[in-house]
Amino acid sequence: MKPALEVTGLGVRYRRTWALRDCSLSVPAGRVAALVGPNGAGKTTLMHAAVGLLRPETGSVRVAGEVAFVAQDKPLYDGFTVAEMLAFGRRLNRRWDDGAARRRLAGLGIPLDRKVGRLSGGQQAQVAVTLAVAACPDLLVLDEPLANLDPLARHDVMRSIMAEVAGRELTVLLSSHVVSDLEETCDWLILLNGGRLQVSGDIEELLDGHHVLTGPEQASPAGADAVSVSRTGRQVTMLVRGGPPLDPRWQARRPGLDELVMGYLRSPESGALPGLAEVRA
Ligand SMILES: Nc1ncnc2c1ncn2[C@@H]1O[C@H](COP(=O)(O)OP(=O)(O)OP(=O)(O)O)[C@@H](O)[C@H]1O
Repeated sequence: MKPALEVTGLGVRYRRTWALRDCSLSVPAGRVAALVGPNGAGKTTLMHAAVGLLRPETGSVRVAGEVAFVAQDKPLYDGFTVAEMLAFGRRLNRRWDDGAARRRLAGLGIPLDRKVGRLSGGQQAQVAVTLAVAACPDLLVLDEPLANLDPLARHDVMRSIMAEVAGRELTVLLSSHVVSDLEETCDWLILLNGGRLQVSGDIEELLDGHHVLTGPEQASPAGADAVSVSRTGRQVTMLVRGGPPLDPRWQARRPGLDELVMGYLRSPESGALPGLAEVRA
């Protein structure tokens, strides 16, 4: 199956500063991909390149089908009612499912006659997602859709995105700083750090392919492929690629998504990047 998003050798720079360098990744169709990384890592830049908002300096980006984008600062007009925003979207988009958008808003209890500026942050995020989904995209790109939302609203927005993915063939790329928000929903991880791609792959495979080892301070697990090491008192905790060591002094367990992400962020020179040919649908 053709990937929904294919990025090859992507490099983007703003004047003299490279925001992204040599970035190659591929997201299979139907996946919900989490794009994570510290401030300034290049997440927004990658998204802008994916939706064609900027021209790369090197490499290329290919999207299979139509793409819809919700920018970080939610492109809504405060003085418009929700119904007027729908009318605006209908006029701007070739493919537009007005019925689905109205049903979605009704299901969320968002009144059509309410001015957007009078909606809560969570409702505004839901309207922005509804407008993007109504355009019937093949790839939905969301730049920090959960920013400034309380935990309940974050959960509701993620659940509503999941409902869209379950309903039809849709691929989602969404950025967030809160990894715990992504664990339930996302099945693909893309980690950027300092403009470089560090991790890209299926989340279950990545978690299966790593272990967290805990052991005594002086010991060093023979043959372990360490991603990062941290010390607390007399204990050493390591994130390693591959299976657990045979040495009985080390306790091994499967990492959580947050531990995997933190392990790589702590060690920007490490990477877990399958070759593009290995990406499976
Ligand atoms: N318009 C611009 N002009 C100059 N430099 C820019 C511009 N936009 C981004 N940059 C720089 O490019 C790098 C990547 O920025 P980008 O916004 O893509 O990061 P990000 O991962 O989305 O960050 P955040 O999590 O803070 O939103 C940063 O060093 C940033 O300062």
